[in-house]
Amino acid sequence: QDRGAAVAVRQEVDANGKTVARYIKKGVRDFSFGNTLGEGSYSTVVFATDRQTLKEYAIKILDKRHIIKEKKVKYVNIEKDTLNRLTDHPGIVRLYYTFQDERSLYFVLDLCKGGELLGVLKRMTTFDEECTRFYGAQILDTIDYMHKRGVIHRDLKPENVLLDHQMYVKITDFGTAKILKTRRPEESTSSIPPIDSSDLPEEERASSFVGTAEYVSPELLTEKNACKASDLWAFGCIIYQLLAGRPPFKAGNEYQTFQKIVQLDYEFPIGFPAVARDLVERLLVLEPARRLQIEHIKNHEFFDGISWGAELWKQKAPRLKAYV
Ligand SMILES: C[C@@H](Nc1nc2c(c3cc(-c4cn[nH]c4)ccc13)C(=O)N=C/C2=C\CC1CC1)C(C)(C)C
Repeated sequence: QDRGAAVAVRQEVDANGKTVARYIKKGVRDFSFGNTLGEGSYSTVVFATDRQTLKEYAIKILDKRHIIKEKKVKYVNIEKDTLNRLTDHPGIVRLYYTFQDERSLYFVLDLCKGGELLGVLKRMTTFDEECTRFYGAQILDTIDYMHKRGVIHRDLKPENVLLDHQMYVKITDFGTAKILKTRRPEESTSSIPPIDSSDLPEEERASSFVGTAEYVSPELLTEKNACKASDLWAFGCIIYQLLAGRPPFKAGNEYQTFQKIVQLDYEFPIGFPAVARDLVERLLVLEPARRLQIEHIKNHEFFDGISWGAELWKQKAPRLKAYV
């Protein structure tokens, strides 16, 4: 029986008249399922409505046999642990409950009616600077939150950036995330700047190959190690792609794409905005420790006008316009 958090409590009177709390777990029968929203490699995400509250959710359904056969149990647990750890930020897809039946595992999550950022970008071909600035800022604010909680995403890409009903960013797909070991307690005071994992000893850095070819960082290809700066490499690729309409490193096959990455072989299309170009050039740096860190990115001229923090998640999302 899945020991996921009990989600409701009902007062009941037991045999000898004592009032007891009865913990109720949600199950498949509590939801009515609708269309498939997306297909992952080991999962299907389906629209669902809670029969009691009529609230709408996305439910990720994983076939247990398939996961065991494909040895993906580790990834399922990493995703659940990561989502349970990243619970109070608007830019992270929220996990409400988990339950299972004999065949499947179910993750009940935020419904993101805007779908995948990649789909929106394809329909627009490109984003203009204002849209790139807004979506870049929400993505960066969310990466900052993840990193401060010791989580590296490791597979950031436009497909994993979803949009909710307000067209706000919701980052998802944490199956390949890495949870860094928590720091020794005496170093947890805020006076000491957060350790960037790139200056941690080898064994404290993430160490297993993941990622999608076009967004994989050079250090993952050469040393098999991802660090927080790897997410900022992917961030640089996303900023480039929003304005250019294509990722900076793309070749005929994965191997050729990897070659372009380790050789830093990419160029900017004519007309690519100069300030954005400066930012991308400071992110797509082969040496992780020399890549811009989050505080510097926030202060970069490209993000002039962005008020970081709560305001960023209150203002209206800009109307989507293409960069012409
Ligand atoms: C990237 C992902 N695609 C999607 N994942 C999620 C969606 C989602 C929604 C639409 C959509 C909504 N309206 N129209 C399209 C299209 C694709 C979606 C959602 O609403 N809530 C949570 C999701 C995922 C959370 C889970 C990973 C923890 C893949 C392709 C892997 C299934």
